Amino acid sequence: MSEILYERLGGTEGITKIASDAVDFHLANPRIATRFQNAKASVEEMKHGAATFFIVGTGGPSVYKGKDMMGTHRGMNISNTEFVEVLSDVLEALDKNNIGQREKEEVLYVLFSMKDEIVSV
Ligand code: HEM
Repeated sequence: MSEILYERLGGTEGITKIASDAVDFHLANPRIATRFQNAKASVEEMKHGAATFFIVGTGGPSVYKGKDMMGTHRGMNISNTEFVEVLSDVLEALDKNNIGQREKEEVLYVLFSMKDEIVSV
């Protein structure tokens, strides 16, 4: 099996599906839904931003054209609780797409490592 996480998540097609599901879970999650309902970007734009960011972050082609994480989330006053909710939704999206345990752990580790660029920035 490939060592590259991007490939183990199903490449661009698989990751696009996972990112789309994760955004859908955010929109259905009462603890964070309003954040995404009130966003400047449309749902489609957020799904595209999430997918392309995920593709680059897991070792795929450099397709992400958005802002860096601190620039994106600065001034939003995001709490620790909201951060955990986003990670939980991603985990649910990984489960929905039948991603294995090892890959889930790797994704969560990468996301968790970005906490200081997102919470209270
Ligand atoms: C590790 C965790 C997170 C990652 C990797 C992440 C990643 C991203 C990315 C890639 C974008 C799109 C930026 C662009 O296309 O320019 C984005 C936008 C956004 N994120 Fe996050 N995010 C995380 C956590 C959170 C949390 C905890 C919240 C709040 C509950 C949040 C709220 C938002 C909102 C509201 C937008 C849309 C901004 C707008 O267009 O108005 N994010 N995020």
